[in-house]
Amino acid sequence: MTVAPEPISVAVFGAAGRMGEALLRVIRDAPRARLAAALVRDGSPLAGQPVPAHLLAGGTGAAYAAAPFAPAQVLIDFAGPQGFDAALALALRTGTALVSGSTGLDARQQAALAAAAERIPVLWSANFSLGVALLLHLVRQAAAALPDWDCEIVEAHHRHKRDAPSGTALSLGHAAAAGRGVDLDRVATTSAREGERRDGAIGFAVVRGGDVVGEHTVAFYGAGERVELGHRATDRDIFARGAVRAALWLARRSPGRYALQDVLGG
Ligand SMILES: NC(=O)C1=CN([C@@H]2O[C@H](COP(=O)(O)OP(=O)(O)OC[C@H]3O[C@@H](n4cnc5c(N)ncnc54)[C@H](OP(=O)(O)O)[C@@H]3O)[C@@H](O)[C@H]2O)C=CC1
Ligand SMILES: O=C(O)C1=N[C@H](C(=O)O)C[C@H](O)C1
Repeated sequence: MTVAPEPISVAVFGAAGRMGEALLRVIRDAPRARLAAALVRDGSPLAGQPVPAHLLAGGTGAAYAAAPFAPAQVLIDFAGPQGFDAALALALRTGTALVSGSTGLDARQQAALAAAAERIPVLWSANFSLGVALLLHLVRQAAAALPDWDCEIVEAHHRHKRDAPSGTALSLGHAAAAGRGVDLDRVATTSAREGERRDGAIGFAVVRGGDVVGEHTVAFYGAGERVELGHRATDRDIFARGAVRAALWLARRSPGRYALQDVLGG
């Protein structure tokens, strides 16, 4: 007789947000995962309120909670840059593996994430969809194959998004720069540029409106022709599914810094 393994306990940080809700839905439907805590900010009026029953597996109940939280094997953070410091501190204090999809992190926060990897398993990605994981490879290849073509990255998101350009657009920019063997910080430019386009520049343009889930286009402009590579997300659950898959994988790892590619390839 084979015994099914115990589900992995997962806590969600930023549980009442757009992504938080998608994560609870995905955890509800994942046989290998069990919700350990639905965490909201300290002082949130939601703390202590029941999580809506439709976001929970049948027969289970849970209330939103502020940290400290019941032990979990992995913490998933989608609280954005405003909540990221608290999520990281909580993971470190409790020795919990951390998956983070928070974008718009500043240099200090990125350095803190890197340092945390010496003590806990850490996996951050600007985009947890399978499609964008593939797009990153394609963009790197195209940028290498078309070194003299003008590369422009255009992203569109819903009107509530705070950071710009999106984390995904920046990751795509890094992929294009890596394909050309250059440092993105030296060649990045925005649509607000003045004067003629610089040779070798990688441009970013941003659109915000309505309820767009997430769209990214990377265009390479040559003389008389253009190559466009892109991705359109129409459902936030794709990000949540990728993050939960990464969490189940990360829960069993040693301390260190991991990437979504490690999960998909391993
Ligand atoms: N990597 C990926 O695949 C994806 C990444 N994202 C990123 O995820 C982040 C969140 O996006 P989204 O869900 O749309 O944003 P929301 O604003 O809907 O959700 C963020 C949630 O985090 C909570 N929060 C903020 N600060 C804290 C804190 N200190 N402690 C606990 N909770 C806190 C907010 O609570 P309150 O309302 O009380 O402030 C809110 O409920 C963004 O950075 C976004 O770019 C989004 C989609 C996919
Ligand atoms: O804020 C969002 O919604 C999204 N943010 C991520 C980003 O900044 O790239 C990923 C996705 O595009 C949705």
